[in-house]
Amino acid sequence: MLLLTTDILSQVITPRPLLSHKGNFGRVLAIGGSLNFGGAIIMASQAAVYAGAGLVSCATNRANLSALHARCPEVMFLDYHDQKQTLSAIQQNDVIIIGPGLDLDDFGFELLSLVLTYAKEDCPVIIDGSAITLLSQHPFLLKKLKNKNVIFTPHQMEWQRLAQIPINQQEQATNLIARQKLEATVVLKKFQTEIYHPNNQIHQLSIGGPYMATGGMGDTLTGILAAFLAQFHNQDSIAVIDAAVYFHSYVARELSQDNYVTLPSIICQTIPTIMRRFAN
Ligand SMILES: NC(=O)C1=CN([C@@H]2O[C@H](COP(=O)(O)OP(=O)(O)OC[C@H]3O[C@@H](n4cnc5c(N)ncnc54)[C@H](O)[C@@H]3O)[C@@H](O)[C@H]2O)[C@@H](O)CC1
Ligand SMILES: Nc1ncnc2c1ncn2[C@@H]1O[C@H](COP(=O)(O)OP(=O)(O)O)[C@@H](O)[C@H]1O
Ligand SMILES: [Mg+2]
Repeated sequence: MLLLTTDILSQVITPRPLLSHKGNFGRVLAIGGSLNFGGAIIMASQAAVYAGAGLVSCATNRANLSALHARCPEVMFLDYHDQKQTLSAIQQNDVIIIGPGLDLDDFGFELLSLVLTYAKEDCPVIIDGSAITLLSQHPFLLKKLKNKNVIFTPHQMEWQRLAQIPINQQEQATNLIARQKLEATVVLKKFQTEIYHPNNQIHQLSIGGPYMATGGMGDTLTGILAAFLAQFHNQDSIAVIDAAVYFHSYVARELSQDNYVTLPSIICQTIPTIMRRFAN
């Protein structure tokens, strides 16, 4: 097991070439945000913009449109009930997030199946939140993961549902077996988050703390993870995933010096400044 340090941030967050344009920094599609949970996909989308993705689209309930653009006009909207638009977005983007605030009904199931069927083989698909819960309720969908590039980002209760391992039995050896069966990367979010990579390496955070225990914190991680995978696409994906997960807790820890809780929205605003610090 490897304990990550800030070295991974200096390694991955590199200065940008002068000759570049937004297309060089990747396109992220975030799918989710039912009527009650619009904030989740807005936080994920905004974090993807602030963490450096070239273009970010948000496929969500149209009820979220004005809130999304009031919050973050950089994000492009598409109506996730428009299957034609959503399908073409799934095929055209470089990294997909599905799950933050996704509907836990037949419609959410349909969207998840669409992503698992049509996402390109080399397109990282970050499966989070309600998409993990949906997969646990429809395990036959797991066979669609074959030959896909999937990264699960469960908290311990979502992992219990997906891997069928009770929270108090989520030891590294059992988690490793479950990851192998899923043939995916697993970011198990908790105190001292663990990252289970496809080569069966386990990397762990020694940073992060209870000041992060606010709704939206995991949604925000998906946006950072997607943006890092989209823009640092020429780097080893293990290092890029490690850097994104470490960076998310690193920003929170910085803010925790003066804040009792480090809110996802404030973390998001702070992302560009901290990235600059490491890009020398
Ligand atoms: N502002 C928003 O729109 C928010 C939307 N969210 C979305 O809400 C949906 C449900 O996600 P939730 O995680 O809230 O609900 P879940 O039902 O998936 O899991 C949370 C439940 O699990 C229990 N639990 C026990 N041990 C836990 C552990 N170690 N870590 C986490 N939970 C533990 C909690 O007490 C809680 O009852 C997801 O799609 C998520 O993205 C949440 O991210 C919260 C904020
Ligand atoms: N006590 C803690 N110590 C360290 N990290 C924590 C702690 N509590 C929560 N977190 C972090 O906060 C995030 C919570 O994710 P999640 O539960 O999915 O949030 P969301 O409400 O956005 O779904 C994870 O990254 C987790 O590691
Ligand atoms: Mg979550």
